[in-house]
Amino acid sequence: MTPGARIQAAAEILELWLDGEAAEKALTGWARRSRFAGSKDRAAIRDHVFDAIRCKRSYAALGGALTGRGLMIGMARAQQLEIADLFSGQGHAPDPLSEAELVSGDAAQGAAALDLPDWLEPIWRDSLGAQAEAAALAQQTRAPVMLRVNLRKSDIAQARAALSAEGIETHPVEMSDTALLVETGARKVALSQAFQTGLVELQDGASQAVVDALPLTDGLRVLDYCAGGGGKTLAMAGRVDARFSAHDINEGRLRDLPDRAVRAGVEVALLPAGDVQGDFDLVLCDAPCSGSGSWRRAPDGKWRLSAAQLQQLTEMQRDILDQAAGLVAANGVLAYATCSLLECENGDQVTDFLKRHPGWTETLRRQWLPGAEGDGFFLSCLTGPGFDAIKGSNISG
Ligand SMILES: C[S@@+](CC[C@H](N)C(=O)[O-])C[C@H]1O[C@@H](n2cnc3c(N)ncnc32)[C@H](O)[C@@H]1O
Repeated sequence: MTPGARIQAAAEILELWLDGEAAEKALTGWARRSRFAGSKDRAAIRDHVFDAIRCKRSYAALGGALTGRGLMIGMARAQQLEIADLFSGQGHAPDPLSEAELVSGDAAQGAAALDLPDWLEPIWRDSLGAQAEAAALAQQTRAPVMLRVNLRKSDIAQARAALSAEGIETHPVEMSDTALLVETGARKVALSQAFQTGLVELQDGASQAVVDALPLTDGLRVLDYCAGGGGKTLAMAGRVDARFSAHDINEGRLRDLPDRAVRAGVEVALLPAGDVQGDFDLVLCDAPCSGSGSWRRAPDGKWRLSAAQLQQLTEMQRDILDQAAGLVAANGVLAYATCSLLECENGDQVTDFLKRHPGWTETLRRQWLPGAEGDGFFLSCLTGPGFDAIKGSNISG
């Protein structure tokens, strides 16, 4: 496909997305109908589509219309592409710009320039203060591809060498001592031997940093209460010899965890949904949230989130914290994490929890903003009234 034909395909997929179809579904449907497209075409079209979703408002303003075509014109202007070459009308390329389109389009202002929904902008600003604009602008960019080195099977140097032998170049980052940023060969990772044999997993740098900050030691009974695909369970198990249990209200989300655990060389017990009992030394609640810290990876979420859904999420988070608190041993730790940047899902949840649970204390709080090495994340560690004061230590901001 020519670069122009890829733009035309992306514009058509974006029309479906604007009509309410999920981006992944629209992309898959297009690929099925377009067997002529090669893997490089599909990858380029995917990049155009996701760039446009991340920057929906600013591209629509620059392109002069909130349509698939308008978004592609906006993208071409924002990325300073050769519009006349791309919109040539030749072959399968889009038609040349009309007189009206040639003079349409302005730089976005206000919330549109930050690619935030209007209703969210004040909440975003209140939550992030001086960092609000930088955090929003970071969500307009593509996320880095990051790997976690499985310390049970490898170390950074070995893993880098194994990946490099398969054409995947990486470099270590500061955010976590298990994290590698993929420089080249990202599309080869999933089929590489290094991945298939469990030397590395795909995992964002901030997710790894959250696990690094947990009070993990050998022998602990650890419960990943909202385990999902088990990314954090496996990251914890890569660090220490503890007894790991994973739970999720949606058991289907745990489906891949047994195979992933085998590949990683670790043991994880799966607990039945909604029926967890026992005392755990560490209960991690990586709670369902707006995902606002990782919207550059899943930008659909930014536009689909509503104020009512945000309210529902905060109620869910409160209930999860209350349920999980009952599973923490007297000397144990409740770790609350979200990939959100919004205070109502983070600090406010902790404040409200401490009000509802007298005797509990916050022993650690960290906030990561989206950046070159990882997504936005929040972590708070809480201990109950029976906690041995010697164990609780620093609160870092
Ligand atoms: C942010 S995801 C977890 C991601 C996972 N920890 C990882 O690193 O891959 C949140 C998970 O919480 C689960 N969940 C939602 N409500 C829950 C509840 N009341 N109890 C336990 N899990 C819940 C969801 O099904 C979802 O899988």
